[in-house]
Amino acid sequence: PPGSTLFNLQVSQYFCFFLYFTLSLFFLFSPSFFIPTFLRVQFELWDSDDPVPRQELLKKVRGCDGLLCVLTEKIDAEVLDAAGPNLKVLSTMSVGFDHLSLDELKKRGIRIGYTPEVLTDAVAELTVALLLATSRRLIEATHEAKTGGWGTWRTLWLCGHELADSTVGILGLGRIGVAIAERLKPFKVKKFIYTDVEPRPELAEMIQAEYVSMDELARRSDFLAACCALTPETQGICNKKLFSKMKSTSIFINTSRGGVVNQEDLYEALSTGRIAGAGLDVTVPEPLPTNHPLFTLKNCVILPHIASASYTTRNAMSALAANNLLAGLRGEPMPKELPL
Ligand SMILES: O=C(O)[C@H](O)CO
Repeated sequence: PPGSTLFNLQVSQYFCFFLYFTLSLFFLFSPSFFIPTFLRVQFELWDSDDPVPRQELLKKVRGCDGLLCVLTEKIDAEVLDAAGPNLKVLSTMSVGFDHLSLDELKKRGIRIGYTPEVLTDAVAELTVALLLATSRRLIEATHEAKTGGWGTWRTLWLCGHELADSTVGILGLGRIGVAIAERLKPFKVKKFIYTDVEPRPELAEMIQAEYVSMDELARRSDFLAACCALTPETQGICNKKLFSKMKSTSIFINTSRGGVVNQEDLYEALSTGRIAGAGLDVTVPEPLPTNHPLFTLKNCVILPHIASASYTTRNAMSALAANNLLAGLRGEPMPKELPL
Protein backbone atom coordinates (compact mmCIF):
# COMPACT_ATOMS: atom_id res chain seq x y z
CA PRO A 1 0.00 0.00 0.00
CA PRO A 2 1.06 3.58 -0.64
CA GLY A 3 3.14 4.94 2.20
CA SER A 4 4.56 1.55 3.10
CA THR A 5 8.25 0.74 2.88
CA LEU A 6 7.58 -1.70 0.03
CA PHE A 7 5.98 0.98 -2.13
CA ASN A 8 8.82 3.39 -1.55
CA LEU A 9 11.26 0.66 -2.43
CA GLN A 10 9.45 -0.15 -5.66
CA VAL A 11 9.20 3.50 -6.62
CA SER A 12 12.84 4.07 -5.98
CA GLN A 13 13.73 0.94 -7.95
CA TYR A 14 11.69 2.15 -10.95
CA PHE A 15 13.20 5.56 -10.61
CA CYS A 16 16.72 4.21 -10.53
CA PHE A 17 16.09 2.09 -13.58
CA PHE A 18 14.64 5.06 -15.44
CA LEU A 19 17.58 7.21 -14.49
CA TYR A 20 20.05 4.53 -15.50
CA PHE A 21 18.32 4.03 -18.84
CA THR A 22 18.12 7.72 -19.62
CA LEU A 23 21.70 8.37 -18.68
CA SER A 24 22.90 5.40 -20.73
CA LEU A 25 21.13 6.71 -23.81
CA PHE A 26 22.47 10.15 -23.18
CA PHE A 27 26.07 8.98 -22.90
CA LEU A 28 25.75 6.56 -25.79
CA PHE A 29 24.66 9.26 -28.19
CA SER A 30 26.66 12.07 -26.74
CA PRO A 31 29.78 12.64 -28.86
CA SER A 32 31.78 13.67 -25.80
CA PHE A 33 31.35 10.17 -24.38
CA PHE A 34 33.72 8.85 -27.02
CA ILE A 35 36.31 11.55 -26.51
CA PRO A 36 38.94 10.90 -23.87
CA THR A 37 39.09 13.55 -21.16
CA PHE A 38 42.42 14.94 -22.28
CA LEU A 39 40.97 15.81 -25.68
CA ARG A 40 38.20 17.76 -24.06
CA VAL A 41 40.77 20.16 -22.65
CA GLN A 42 41.70 22.93 -24.99
CA PHE A 43 45.38 23.50 -24.70
CA GLU A 44 48.13 25.49 -26.25
CA LEU A 45 51.51 23.82 -26.44
CA TRP A 46 54.89 25.53 -26.42
CA ASP A 47 56.31 23.11 -28.95
CA SER A 48 60.01 23.65 -28.39
CA ASP A 49 62.75 22.36 -26.12
CA ASP A 50 63.83 25.95 -25.48
CA PRO A 51 62.11 27.79 -22.63
CA VAL A 52 59.07 29.80 -23.59
CA PRO A 53 60.03 33.51 -23.79
CA ARG A 54 58.67 35.37 -20.80
CA GLN A 55 56.54 37.79 -22.88
CA GLU A 56 55.04 34.89 -24.76
CA LEU A 57 54.18 33.12 -21.52
CA LEU A 58 52.61 36.27 -20.09
CA LYS A 59 50.50 36.64 -23.21
CA LYS A 60 49.47 33.01 -23.64
CA VAL A 61 48.63 32.32 -20.00
CA ARG A 62 45.83 34.89 -19.97
CA GLY A 63 42.51 33.31 -19.01
CA CYS A 64 43.89 29.77 -18.65
CA ASP A 65 42.42 27.37 -16.08
CA GLY A 66 45.59 25.34 -15.81
CA LEU A 67 49.28 25.71 -16.55
CA LEU A 68 51.91 23.01 -17.01
CA CYS A 69 55.46 24.30 -16.68
CA VAL A 70 59.03 23.10 -16.33
CA LEU A 71 61.71 24.43 -14.00
CA THR A 72 62.92 27.13 -16.40
CA GLU A 73 59.67 29.07 -15.93
CA LYS A 74 59.57 31.36 -12.93
CA ILE A 75 55.98 31.30 -11.80
CA ASP A 76 55.55 34.46 -9.76
CA ALA A 77 52.98 37.18 -9.11
CA GLU A 78 53.53 38.62 -12.62
CA VAL A 79 52.60 35.35 -14.34
CA LEU A 80 49.71 34.69 -11.98
CA ASP A 81 48.34 38.21 -12.47
CA ALA A 82 48.65 37.78 -16.22
CA ALA A 83 46.76 34.48 -16.00
CA GLY A 84 43.94 36.05 -14.04
CA PRO A 85 41.34 34.52 -11.75
CA ASN A 86 40.58 31.47 -13.94
CA LEU A 87 43.85 29.77 -13.04
CA LYS A 88 43.12 26.93 -10.64
CA VAL A 89 45.96 24.50 -11.20
CA LEU A 90 49.69 24.68 -11.76
CA SER A 91 51.53 21.51 -12.64
CA THR A 92 55.32 21.56 -12.72
CA MET A 93 57.27 18.80 -14.41
CA SER A 94 59.88 18.73 -11.67
CA VAL A 95 60.37 17.57 -8.13
CA GLY A 96 61.99 20.90 -7.24
CA PHE A 97 59.65 23.84 -6.78
CA ASP A 98 62.01 26.71 -6.03
CA HIS A 99 60.92 28.32 -9.34
CA LEU A 100 57.40 28.75 -7.95
CA SER A 101 56.30 31.59 -5.67
CA LEU A 102 54.46 29.40 -3.20
CA ASP A 103 53.05 32.33 -1.22
CA GLU A 104 51.52 33.87 -4.33
CA LEU A 105 50.01 30.55 -5.40
CA LYS A 106 48.63 29.89 -1.95
CA LYS A 107 47.16 33.38 -1.71
CA ARG A 108 45.25 32.75 -4.92
CA GLY A 109 44.12 29.24 -3.92
CA ILE A 110 45.93 27.66 -6.86
CA ARG A 111 46.70 23.96 -6.43
CA ILE A 112 50.14 22.66 -7.35
CA GLY A 113 51.15 19.34 -8.85
CA TYR A 114 54.80 18.19 -9.01
CA THR A 115 56.72 15.05 -9.92
CA PRO A 116 58.46 13.40 -6.97
CA GLU A 117 59.45 9.72 -6.85
CA VAL A 118 59.37 9.02 -10.59
CA LEU A 119 62.83 10.57 -10.93
CA THR A 120 64.47 9.17 -7.79
CA ASP A 121 66.24 6.28 -9.55
CA ALA A 122 67.58 8.41 -12.39
CA VAL A 123 68.84 11.15 -10.07
CA ALA A 124 70.46 8.67 -7.67
CA GLU A 125 72.14 6.87 -10.56
CA LEU A 126 73.53 10.09 -12.01
CA THR A 127 74.72 11.22 -8.60
CA VAL A 128 76.74 8.03 -8.24
CA ALA A 129 78.12 8.45 -11.76
CA LEU A 130 79.13 12.04 -11.00
CA LEU A 131 80.68 11.05 -7.69
CA LEU A 132 82.79 8.36 -9.35
CA ALA A 133 83.72 10.60 -12.27
CA THR A 134 84.90 13.24 -9.81
CA SER A 135 86.64 11.04 -7.24
CA ARG A 136 88.36 8.84 -9.84
CA ARG A 137 89.10 11.82 -12.10
CA LEU A 138 87.50 10.28 -15.18
CA ILE A 139 87.08 13.50 -17.16
CA GLU A 140 90.71 14.48 -16.64
CA ALA A 141 91.76 10.95 -17.53
CA THR A 142 89.89 10.78 -20.84
CA HIS A 143 91.21 14.23 -21.70
CA GLU A 144 94.79 13.09 -21.03
CA ALA A 145 94.28 9.94 -23.08
CA LYS A 146 92.90 11.89 -26.04
CA THR A 147 95.39 14.73 -26.00
CA GLY A 148 98.70 12.89 -25.69
CA GLY A 149 99.13 13.23 -21.93
CA TRP A 150 99.15 9.44 -21.61
CA GLY A 151 102.82 8.52 -21.23
CA THR A 152 104.16 5.48 -19.49
CA TRP A 153 102.32 3.95 -16.55
CA ARG A 154 103.17 6.11 -13.55
CA THR A 155 102.68 5.26 -9.88
CA LEU A 156 100.71 8.26 -8.70
CA TRP A 157 99.42 9.63 -11.99
CA LEU A 158 95.69 10.44 -11.88
CA CYS A 159 95.21 8.86 -8.48
CA GLY A 160 91.88 9.62 -6.86
CA HIS A 161 89.86 8.66 -3.82
CA GLU A 162 87.92 5.43 -3.40
CA LEU A 163 84.63 4.68 -1.76
CA ALA A 164 85.69 1.51 0.04
CA ASP A 165 85.94 2.11 3.79
CA SER A 166 84.76 5.72 3.42
CA THR A 167 82.19 7.83 5.23
CA VAL A 168 79.51 9.32 3.00
CA GLY A 169 77.62 12.35 4.25
CA ILE A 170 74.19 13.35 2.98
CA LEU A 171 72.98 16.89 3.37
CA GLY A 172 69.18 16.66 3.38
CA LEU A 173 67.93 13.11 3.71
CA GLY A 174 64.93 12.33 1.53
CA ARG A 175 64.02 9.66 -1.01
CA ILE A 176 66.92 10.67 -3.26
CA GLY A 177 69.49 10.58 -0.46
CA VAL A 178 68.34 7.10 0.51
CA ALA A 179 68.47 5.92 -3.11
CA ILE A 180 72.02 7.28 -3.47
CA ALA A 181 73.14 5.50 -0.30
CA GLU A 182 71.54 2.23 -1.43
CA ARG A 183 73.54 2.40 -4.63
CA LEU A 184 76.79 3.35 -2.88
CA LYS A 185 76.59 0.63 -0.23
CA PRO A 186 77.89 -2.13 -2.54
CA PHE A 187 81.03 -0.05 -3.01
CA LYS A 188 81.80 -0.98 0.62
CA VAL A 189 81.09 2.40 2.16
CA LYS A 190 81.84 2.11 5.88
CA LYS A 191 79.35 4.61 7.23
CA PHE A 192 76.51 6.88 6.12
CA ILE A 193 75.88 10.06 8.10
CA TYR A 194 73.34 12.78 7.39
CA THR A 195 72.03 16.08 8.59
CA ASP A 196 68.68 17.76 8.11
CA VAL A 197 66.44 20.19 9.96
CA GLU A 198 65.50 17.27 12.18
CA PRO A 199 66.28 13.54 12.35
CA ARG A 200 64.47 11.35 9.79
CA PRO A 201 64.46 8.00 11.61
CA GLU A 202 62.36 6.01 9.10
CA LEU A 203 64.49 6.98 6.13
CA ALA A 204 67.75 6.78 8.09
CA GLU A 205 66.95 3.25 9.20
CA MET A 206 66.77 2.09 5.59
CA ILE A 207 70.46 2.88 5.14
CA GLN A 208 71.63 2.69 8.76
CA ALA A 209 72.57 6.37 8.62
CA GLU A 210 73.56 8.33 11.70
CA TYR A 211 72.10 11.79 12.33
CA VAL A 212 74.85 14.35 12.93
CA SER A 213 75.23 18.12 13.15
CA MET A 214 76.24 20.15 10.11
CA ASP A 215 79.70 20.59 11.64
CA GLU A 216 80.15 16.88 12.11
CA LEU A 217 78.90 16.20 8.60
CA ALA A 218 81.59 18.49 7.23
CA ARG A 219 84.36 17.07 9.42
CA ARG A 220 83.60 13.37 9.01
CA SER A 221 82.50 13.02 5.36
CA ASP A 222 84.92 11.67 2.77
CA PHE A 223 82.16 12.27 0.23
CA LEU A 224 79.52 14.88 0.91
CA ALA A 225 76.40 14.89 -1.27
CA ALA A 226 73.98 17.80 -1.17
CA CYS A 227 70.47 16.41 -1.67
CA CYS A 228 68.38 19.12 -0.04
CA ALA A 229 65.69 21.27 -1.60
CA LEU A 230 66.54 24.92 -2.22
CA THR A 231 64.69 26.99 0.36
CA PRO A 232 65.50 30.30 2.06
CA GLU A 233 67.10 28.19 4.82
CA THR A 234 69.35 26.18 2.50
CA GLN A 235 70.31 29.06 0.17
CA GLY A 236 74.13 29.18 0.12
CA ILE A 237 74.40 26.64 2.95
CA CYS A 238 77.45 25.02 1.31
CA ASN A 239 79.83 27.88 1.89
CA LYS A 240 83.26 28.76 3.22
CA LYS A 241 82.22 27.72 6.72
CA LEU A 242 81.33 24.22 5.53
CA PHE A 243 84.26 23.79 3.14
CA SER A 244 86.75 24.99 5.74
CA LYS A 245 85.76 22.12 8.03
CA MET A 246 85.94 19.40 5.36
CA LYS A 247 88.92 17.09 4.93
CA SER A 248 91.39 18.11 2.23
CA THR A 249 90.79 14.67 0.67
CA SER A 250 87.02 14.99 0.53
CA ILE A 251 84.77 15.24 -2.49
CA PHE A 252 81.71 17.49 -2.65
CA ILE A 253 78.76 16.54 -4.89
CA ASN A 254 75.68 18.59 -5.71
CA THR A 255 72.72 17.28 -7.70
CA SER A 256 70.06 19.32 -5.90
CA ARG A 257 70.06 23.01 -6.80
CA GLY A 258 72.93 25.36 -7.59
CA GLY A 259 71.58 27.88 -5.09
CA VAL A 260 72.55 25.74 -2.09
CA VAL A 261 76.22 26.41 -2.91
CA ASN A 262 78.17 29.61 -2.59
CA GLN A 263 80.15 29.20 -5.83
CA GLU A 264 82.83 31.76 -4.97
CA ASP A 265 83.56 29.87 -1.75
CA LEU A 266 83.57 26.57 -3.62
CA TYR A 267 85.99 27.93 -6.20
CA GLU A 268 88.32 29.03 -3.43
CA ALA A 269 88.07 25.66 -1.64
CA LEU A 270 88.85 23.78 -4.85
CA SER A 271 91.58 26.03 -6.19
CA THR A 272 93.46 26.14 -2.89
CA GLY A 273 93.23 22.40 -2.28
CA ARG A 274 90.99 22.93 0.76
CA ILE A 275 88.90 20.05 -0.62
CA ALA A 276 89.90 17.47 -3.24
CA GLY A 277 87.15 17.84 -5.80
CA ALA A 278 83.58 18.74 -6.63
CA GLY A 279 80.99 17.30 -8.97
CA LEU A 280 78.12 19.61 -9.85
CA ASP A 281 75.03 18.85 -11.89
CA VAL A 282 73.47 22.18 -10.96
CA THR A 283 74.85 25.71 -10.88
CA VAL A 284 73.86 29.36 -10.69
CA PRO A 285 73.10 30.47 -13.31
CA GLU A 286 72.12 27.69 -15.67
CA PRO A 287 73.67 27.42 -18.14
CA LEU A 288 76.89 28.37 -16.34
CA PRO A 289 78.79 30.78 -18.65
CA THR A 290 81.64 28.96 -20.36
CA ASN A 291 84.10 31.53 -18.99
CA HIS A 292 83.11 30.84 -15.40
CA PRO A 293 86.17 30.25 -13.15
CA LEU A 294 84.82 26.85 -12.03
CA PHE A 295 85.31 25.58 -15.59
CA THR A 296 89.04 26.27 -15.32
CA LEU A 297 89.50 23.76 -12.51
CA LYS A 298 90.59 20.20 -13.22
CA ASN A 299 89.11 19.02 -9.94
CA CYS A 300 85.62 20.28 -10.73
CA VAL A 301 83.31 18.19 -12.91
CA ILE A 302 80.33 20.15 -14.17
CA LEU A 303 77.29 18.60 -15.83
CA PRO A 304 74.43 20.56 -17.43
CA HIS A 305 71.59 19.62 -15.02
CA ILE A 306 70.96 16.13 -16.41
CA ALA A 307 70.27 14.11 -13.26
CA SER A 308 66.76 13.10 -14.32
CA ALA A 309 67.60 12.91 -18.03
CA SER A 310 66.75 9.33 -18.93
CA TYR A 311 64.04 8.56 -21.48
CA THR A 312 62.07 6.48 -18.97
CA THR A 313 62.16 9.12 -16.29
CA ARG A 314 61.39 12.11 -18.48
CA ASN A 315 58.41 10.21 -19.95
CA ALA A 316 57.19 9.33 -16.46
CA MET A 317 57.63 12.94 -15.33
CA SER A 318 55.66 14.34 -18.25
CA ALA A 319 52.84 11.79 -17.84
CA LEU A 320 52.62 12.55 -14.13
CA ALA A 321 52.64 16.29 -14.76
CA ALA A 322 49.81 15.93 -17.30
CA ASN A 323 47.79 13.70 -14.96
CA ASN A 324 48.29 16.14 -12.09
CA LEU A 325 47.00 18.93 -14.29
CA LEU A 326 43.93 17.02 -15.48
CA ALA A 327 43.03 15.84 -11.98
CA GLY A 328 43.38 19.40 -10.72
CA LEU A 329 41.17 20.74 -13.49
CA ARG A 330 38.51 18.14 -12.64
CA GLY A 331 38.72 19.16 -9.01
CA GLU A 332 39.95 15.69 -8.05
CA PRO A 333 42.91 14.72 -5.86
CA MET A 334 46.09 14.95 -7.90
CA PRO A 335 48.37 11.91 -8.13
CA LYS A 336 51.11 14.08 -6.62
CA GLU A 337 49.97 17.34 -5.10
CA LEU A 338 52.28 19.68 -3.24
CA PRO A 339 50.68 20.43 0.10
CA LEU A 340 50.61 24.18 0.76
O1 LIG B 1 63.56 19.30 -9.93
C1 LIG B 1 63.71 18.44 -10.79
O2 LIG B 1 62.79 17.76 -11.21
C2 LIG B 1 65.08 18.18 -11.35
O3 LIG B 1 66.00 19.11 -10.96
C3 LIG B 1 65.05 18.09 -12.84
O4 LIG B 1 64.55 16.91 -13.18
